[in-house]
Amino acid sequence: MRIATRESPLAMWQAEHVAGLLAELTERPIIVPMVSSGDVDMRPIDGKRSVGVFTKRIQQGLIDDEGDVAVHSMKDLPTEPHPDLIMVASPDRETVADCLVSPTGLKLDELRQAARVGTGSRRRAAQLKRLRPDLDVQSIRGNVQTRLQKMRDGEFDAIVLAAAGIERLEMHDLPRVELPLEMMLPAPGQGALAIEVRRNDSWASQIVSQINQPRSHACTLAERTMLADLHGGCLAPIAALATIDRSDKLTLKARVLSLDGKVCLEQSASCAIELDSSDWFDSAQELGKRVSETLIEQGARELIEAAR
Ligand SMILES: NCc1[nH]cc(CCC(=O)O)c1CC(=O)O
Repeated sequence: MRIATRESPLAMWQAEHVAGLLAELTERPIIVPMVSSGDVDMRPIDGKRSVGVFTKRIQQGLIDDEGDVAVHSMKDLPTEPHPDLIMVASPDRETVADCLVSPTGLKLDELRQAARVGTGSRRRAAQLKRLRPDLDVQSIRGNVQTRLQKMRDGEFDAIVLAAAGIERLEMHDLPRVELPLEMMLPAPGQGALAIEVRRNDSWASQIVSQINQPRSHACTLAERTMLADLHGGCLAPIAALATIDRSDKLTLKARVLSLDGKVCLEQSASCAIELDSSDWFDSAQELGKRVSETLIEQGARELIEAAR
């Protein structure tokens, strides 16, 4: 079984992690690294050009039969499914939070007045501005290593990175503080993986679906259904996090912001979820829909449109 992945260190870690999970189920999975446009294009993100920058090349690799399994970071995968591929698994989810990374590990309120903070994400930029309107938030691109180098070179006082990436890359010494979820709600799918196979490949589908974790899948499905209903894509300032508590209650919390962070719509809703019956899929989707509908009533579409 050939696992197609980007060749950045984070993507390679993720592919190796999935290879480890699959090794119990199939003979010797092998990893096929590919270069994606998201790794080489350093222009700031914008509308259409940026949709699927990290995932398209890998998906094409499956279509062209260069690999059988595509491993993506869930948050990089567009909500619009590829017609010839199917997402069959979302294994265990890592830490969902974002981290503020700076040379001395400062907290957000310790950054100097008008400090320059790098992030490519409008969701992060808007939430930073909401809390610290004085900050000079600037676009930064490239993989985790490239971004860190730019900060070390003095281009930025701090950058924001997903804790999941830092942990996977085992950068334990990196000076950082976790941003509380209340301050910085993550991107839909953050910290989770999405695994696709060719729609007509029942061999791969049968094997890979065994590493699915309904808990991770249900939470990310609720988040992504909400995102898809808002037509937000991966670029709009939209944040969401779903969790399942011990009494099997699924709760989805979501935010839509203006780019400057001055407007912040927030909604949350819950439903019961039965992970060992097949109903969880519908329950998670319905919850996502419900939250998106209330956000739309509050004016989310207009906010998203204005952020384009
Ligand atoms: N957009 C790039 C990307 N895609 C997934 C991760 C980290 C892992 C994750 O969030 O699941 C990152 C880097 C980051 O946001 O810091």
